[in-house]
Amino acid sequence: MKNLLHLKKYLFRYRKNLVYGIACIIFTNIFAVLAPRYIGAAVDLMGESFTMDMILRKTGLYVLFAALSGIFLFLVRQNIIVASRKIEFDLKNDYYAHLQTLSRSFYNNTSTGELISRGTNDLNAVRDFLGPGIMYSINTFFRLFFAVIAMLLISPQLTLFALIPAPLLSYSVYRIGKSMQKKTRSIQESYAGITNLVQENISGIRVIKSYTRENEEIERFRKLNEEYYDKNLSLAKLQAMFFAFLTALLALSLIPVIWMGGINFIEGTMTIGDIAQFVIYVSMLSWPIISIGWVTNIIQKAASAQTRLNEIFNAKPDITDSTATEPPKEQSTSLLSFRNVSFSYPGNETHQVLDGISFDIAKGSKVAIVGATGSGKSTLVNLIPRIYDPLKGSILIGGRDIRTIALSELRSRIGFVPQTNFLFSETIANNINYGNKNEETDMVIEASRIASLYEDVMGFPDKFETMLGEKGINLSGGQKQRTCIARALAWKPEILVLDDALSAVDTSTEATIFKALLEKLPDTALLLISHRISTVKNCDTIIVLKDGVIAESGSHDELLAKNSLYAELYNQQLLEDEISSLN
Ligand SMILES: Nc1ncnc2c1ncn2[C@@H]1O[C@H](COP(=O)(O)OP(=O)(O)OP(=O)(O)O)[C@@H](O)[C@H]1O
Repeated sequence: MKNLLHLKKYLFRYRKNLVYGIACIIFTNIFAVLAPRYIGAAVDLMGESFTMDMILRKTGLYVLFAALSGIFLFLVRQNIIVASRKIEFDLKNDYYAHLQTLSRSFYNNTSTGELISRGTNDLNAVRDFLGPGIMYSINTFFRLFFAVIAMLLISPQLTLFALIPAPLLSYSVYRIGKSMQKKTRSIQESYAGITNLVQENISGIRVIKSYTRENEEIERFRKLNEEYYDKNLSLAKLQAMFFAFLTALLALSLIPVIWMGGINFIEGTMTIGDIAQFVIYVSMLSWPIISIGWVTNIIQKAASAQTRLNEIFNAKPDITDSTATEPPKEQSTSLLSFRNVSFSYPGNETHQVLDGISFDIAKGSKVAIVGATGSGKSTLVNLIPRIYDPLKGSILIGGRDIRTIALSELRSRIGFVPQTNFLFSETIANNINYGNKNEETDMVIEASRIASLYEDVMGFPDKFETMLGEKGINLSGGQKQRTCIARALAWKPEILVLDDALSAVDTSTEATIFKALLEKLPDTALLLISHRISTVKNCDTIIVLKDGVIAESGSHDELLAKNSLYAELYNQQLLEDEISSLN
C-alpha cells in the first residue's frame, strides 16, 4: 500500500480539483438524502384528504432536490474524474520520459512487452484508483453518513434491520471481485504474451518467410489467442453470475425492511410514507455498500500496479550525467585516448570483455579496429559515447575524462553508426536530419552525398521526402546502412564511429564512401570497425583486438611486416577473394 504514496505529489498537484470534488460529494449527498423525504410526505398525503396541488408541490420539491443532487454529482465527476485523467496524463509522460533516461543495461534485462504492459494496464489500474476509487470511497462515506442519520431519525430499530445484510453484501463483492481481479491479471499476462509474439513476428517477418515458418507462427499465435479467448470467456461468465447474484442480494436486503416496517405500521409507530422513504434509502445505500468491496479491490489492484510502476520509476540510469566542468586531466594532443580500460558486462563480471586497452587517436586520423568476432570491438566503441562506463581505466576526449563531460555535449561530438541499424517510419530527410533540431536541407544533401546515398534517393519518386516503412523496410540493406551513416554525418561529428556499418555495401561503394570521408571530413577522427581488409588497409592506424586485448597495432604495412595476426587475416581474405573470383 505504501507504494501508492508515490502518487501523493500528483494528488497535491491537483488538490484544487480534489477539494472541489469532495465539497461537491458532500452537497450531492445532502440533496440526495433530503429528496426522499418529499416522496414519504407525498405518500402520507395520499392517506389523508389531499389535492393534486399538494401532491405536485411535494413531488416538485423531490424533483428539485434530485436535480440539485444530480448537478453536484456532475461536478464531482468533473473534478475528481478529470483530476484522475490529468494525473494519468502526467504519469504517462513521466513514465515515458523516465524510460528515455534509462541506460542500455536496463533494456538488456527488460522486455518491450513488459514495459508496454506496465505503461498501459498498470497505469490504467492506478487511474481507476485515482478516479472512481477515490470518488466512490468518499461518496460511500458521506452517503452512509447522511442516509443513516436520516434513517435513524425515522426509526433506529428499522435502520438496524436495514443494515444487517450490508456486511454480507460488501464481503461478497470483495470476494467475487478478488476472483475477477485474478482472472483479469491472467488475461493481461496473456495479452502481454500476444503483444510480444506479434511484435517479434512482425519485426522478424523476413526471417519467418525465408525459413517458411508462417504456418508454425500462425499456429503459435492461434494457441495464445485461444488461451486469451478462454480466459476472457471465463471472466465474462463470472461477471454474468456476479450481477445476477448482486440483484438477488439487493432484493433480499429489502425483505427485513418491509417485514419490520409492516409490523411497525400495524402497531401505528410508522406511516406508509416512512416505509416508502426507508425503501428509497435502502436502495440508495445499496451501491455505496457494494462499492466498499469494489473499491477495496481497486485499491489492492492499484497498489500492486503501482509497485510494478515504481520498479521502473526507481530504476536509476547506470550512466549518470555530469554537471562538473573539471579541467582536462592531462595536457593532450590527442582527441581521443583510452587509458588502461577494462570492461565486463553487468551481470557477467567473470567474463572480462576488454582488458587494459590503451591507445590515442589524433584529430582527423582514421583508425580501424579489426579482430575475430566476439573479440570486443563493438564493446570498445560503445564505451566512447558512454553507452556503458569502463570498470577500470578512463577514456579522455581532449584530455578530459568523458565522465566529467555532460552527456549531451559528449554525444554531440560523436557520430555513431551501430552494427544493427535503426530507421524511423519517417521521410528519408527527417531520418538523416534526426539529430539536428533545425532543418538544414544542404546538410542533408551533403551528408547523403558523402554516404553515397544521394543518387539512390534521387531515383525514388519522392526523393528525400520518400516515407520509410517500419525500420526502413522499403530500403535495401546497403541503403539503410548508408542512410544511417548520412544521419551520423549530418551531426557534424568530431569523432565518427562506424561499427561494421558498411557490411551490406559492396567493396567499390565502400571505397567511394571512405574516399569521400577523407576528402570532405579531414578533421573528423574516424573509428572504423570492419571485417574488410580492402578498406581497413587505407587507415592510418589499425588496432587488432584479440580476446579483449590489443594484440598489435600500426599501419597496414607495419602490421604486414610483423607477419602476425593482421597478416594472417589479410592473407586469409586474399585467399577468399581469389577463390570467389574463380567461381
Ligand atoms: N549486452 C551484452 N551483455 C553481455 N555480454 C555481451 C553483450 N554484448 C556483447 N557481449 C559479449 O561481449 C563479447 C564481445 O562482444 P562484441 O559485440 O564487443 O564483439 P565484436 O568483436 O564486436 O563481435 P562482432 O565482430 O561479432 O560484432 C562477446 O563475448 C559477447 O558475447
